[in-house]
Amino acid sequence: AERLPNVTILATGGTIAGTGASSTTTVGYSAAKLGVEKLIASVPELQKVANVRGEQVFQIASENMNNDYWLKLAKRVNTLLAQEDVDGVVITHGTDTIEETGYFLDLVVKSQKPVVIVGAMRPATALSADGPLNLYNAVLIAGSKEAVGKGVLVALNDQINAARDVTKANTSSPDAFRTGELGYLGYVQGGRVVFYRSPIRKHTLQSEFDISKLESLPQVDIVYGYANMNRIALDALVAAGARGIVHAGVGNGSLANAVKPGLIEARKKGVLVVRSSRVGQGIVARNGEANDDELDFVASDTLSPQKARILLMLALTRSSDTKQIQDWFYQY
Ligand SMILES: NC(=O)C[C@H](N)C(=O)O
Repeated sequence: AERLPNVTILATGGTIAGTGASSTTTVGYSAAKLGVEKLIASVPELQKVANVRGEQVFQIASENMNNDYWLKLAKRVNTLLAQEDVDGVVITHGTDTIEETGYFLDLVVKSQKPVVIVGAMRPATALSADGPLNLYNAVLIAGSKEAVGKGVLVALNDQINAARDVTKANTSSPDAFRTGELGYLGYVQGGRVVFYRSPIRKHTLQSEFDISKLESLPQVDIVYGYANMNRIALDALVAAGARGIVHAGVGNGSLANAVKPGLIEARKKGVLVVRSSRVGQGIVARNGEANDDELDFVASDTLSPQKARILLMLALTRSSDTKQIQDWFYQY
């Protein structure tokens, strides 16, 4: 018989580890309460499909995710995946920022082995809690040959998504995650892990970003576009020392006349400016709504503002050249 895969579950908190006052509490519960051993014990079926080990890396609601937690988590994932006795890693995580942690890891994990991030929309104490089956499916994916080399995966509700492209698209439904027009990579159904496509943007082993020697990441912030927008927040962020600004513009990354001079001034001070869009689908075109060549700005391609922020932080650890950084936005 084939041996069971060795899967390490790294727990970080979130609603999957949340508890509520009663079985009908699906809002107003407390996230990040149950430890990793409790999560594993709640799904005895795991023992039949993998040799699972658990580690509590930290215990937070994922709205509190930050760069320091990311560096700690990524280093731990890389250490584990370098071990011969680890076949894959599952990370339990809050859903609010699961897509950001996923993309960060997609850019800095140095292994082909599966990394699957999983969460839940309902706390562990709720009727029809989605965490246990989501965790079971995540362990199946992490132990599968099919998931090798696919980059970091975000898996909930039987759907498998590429970390680069997925976004939370519903505040509370268990069917909360969407990759939009680019589509899911696959499904888990009845214990079968099935893929239909593979991400082709650079990730994990092909990535040139390396956090192994980093203790911090450069400050990059986001300004959000809307009618009647002003430059107050932008100026405050630049004054506070931002090295990069992601502009989450309306439409195809358009810049309001009230804001554009602020971005130009920021760039002249050395701040890297990335034009992204609040729309959520489609490419932000270079030299479209703004002349990026002239302004020395970068266009975000299809990355959402929160994902563009991550790539820009990592890019700034290696370069401050706009052309190089634009190239990376086309490659990752
Ligand atoms: N469903 C969840 O996990 C939401 C929670 N606020 C978190 O991200 O930790």
